Amino acid sequence: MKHYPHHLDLQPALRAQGSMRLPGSKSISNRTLLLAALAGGVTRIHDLLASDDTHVMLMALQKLGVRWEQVGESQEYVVHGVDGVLPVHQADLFMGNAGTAIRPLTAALAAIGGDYTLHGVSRMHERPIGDLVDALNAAGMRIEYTGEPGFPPLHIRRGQIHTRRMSVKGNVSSQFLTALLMAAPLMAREEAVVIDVIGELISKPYIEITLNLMKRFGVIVEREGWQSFTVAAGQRYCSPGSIHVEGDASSASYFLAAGAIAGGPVRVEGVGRDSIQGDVRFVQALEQMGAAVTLGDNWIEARSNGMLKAIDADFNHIPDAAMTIAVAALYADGVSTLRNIGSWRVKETDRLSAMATELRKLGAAVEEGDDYLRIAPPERIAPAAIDTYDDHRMAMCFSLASLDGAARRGAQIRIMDPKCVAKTFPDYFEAFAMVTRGDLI
Ligand SMILES: O=C(O)C1=C[C@@H](OP(=O)(O)O)[C@@H](O)[C@H](O)C1
Ligand SMILES: C=C(OP(=O)(O)O)C(=O)O
Repeated sequence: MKHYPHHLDLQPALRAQGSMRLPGSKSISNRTLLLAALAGGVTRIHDLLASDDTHVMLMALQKLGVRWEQVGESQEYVVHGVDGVLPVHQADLFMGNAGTAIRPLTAALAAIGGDYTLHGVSRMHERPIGDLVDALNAAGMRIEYTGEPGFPPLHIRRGQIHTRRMSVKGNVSSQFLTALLMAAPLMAREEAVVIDVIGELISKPYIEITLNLMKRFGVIVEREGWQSFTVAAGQRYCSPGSIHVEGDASSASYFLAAGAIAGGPVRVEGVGRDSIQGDVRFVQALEQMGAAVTLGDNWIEARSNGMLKAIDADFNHIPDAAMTIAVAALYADGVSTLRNIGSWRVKETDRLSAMATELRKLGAAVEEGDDYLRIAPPERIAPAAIDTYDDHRMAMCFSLASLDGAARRGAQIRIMDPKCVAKTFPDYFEAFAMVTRGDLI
């Protein structure tokens, strides 16, 4: 168990420079674990993310009777797939605050059938899951709420599927569609499963990750744009043998932003131009802000090009990495607007409100809309103690405010409760120190 202090003081840093190796992608790790568990055959997973969210998935799979082994102390795991038949029919599963665990597992367990309860930390019980439960129950599954309707905890029982045409709303979280897609082959033994998306779908690139990984495990999804997805009858997941998890593109955003703000070059290793993660498109936003970015096969590098320019853009496709832009906006030459980020309100915390509150502590003038933020940078960044709301991304992105940029100086930043980074990046502050060390004032 890693030890974290109650708070962490980051001294202003003149320059960010160097390279770092990224931890594995959370989105790819948790999808791969579940698909490997459901598949026929044994899967060797390389560079799995080690963090709270993957721990939750690994422990849940273990409780469900899925055998897996870690190879020594490494991040290589061997998962023995159950070919769609879970050995354990009754389990109580702790899901922490991992959306990528509870949503896909709910759909898979409902489709397989059994007696399962799923619950998490208190914030998890405030994060919506009703659209997914509605879609599954309408098809004949039996999922009940044991607390507030529309939210975990959930009790899943054995249902009886009576229609394989399902519909799901896409405007709250794309993870609901991801969950149905991943569970679809379990329900398509004799008949195709069709999933229609009702209304607007948010966070679309995450669906590409889902489809890509399902394909690696042998299941092809036919689609009509973002409206309708079909899994033909008789497809089963089968192990690809071994699979490598790319570095996390959302985690990369903090280091690339550091390079763009404070000299650089900063290089992240483990993700590159052919990444399947939508969050690599974060670099386009950095470029729009005037940073110089180079993409290699398995690395990305960012450096400053003078003062950052303000940005006004739609960030619906990269909701996680967009938080990094909000803090980078402190260093821009004018007012920035981040649009179409309403989903921030139902994540680890209400991120629109938390971001506005903490940016104001640093001296920024912030307008918080229903689904947008407008950020006017301060003349000077003010030293502040940043509350992190048990949100890893709040802790990680606010570390950037300690950097000196071309336009303005970073301030002394106190990060409260830094242990929240363990959700996706337990060693974040060590890695951040590596690219800023030696330049402390
Ligand atoms: O499918 C995924 O891996 C994710 C989808 C996104 O959530 P929403 O679809 O709820 O925006 C993202 O914010 C989350 O961190 C990971
Ligand atoms: C929204 C996030 O997580 P989750 O997978 O729990 O939705 C996130 O990591 O920013």
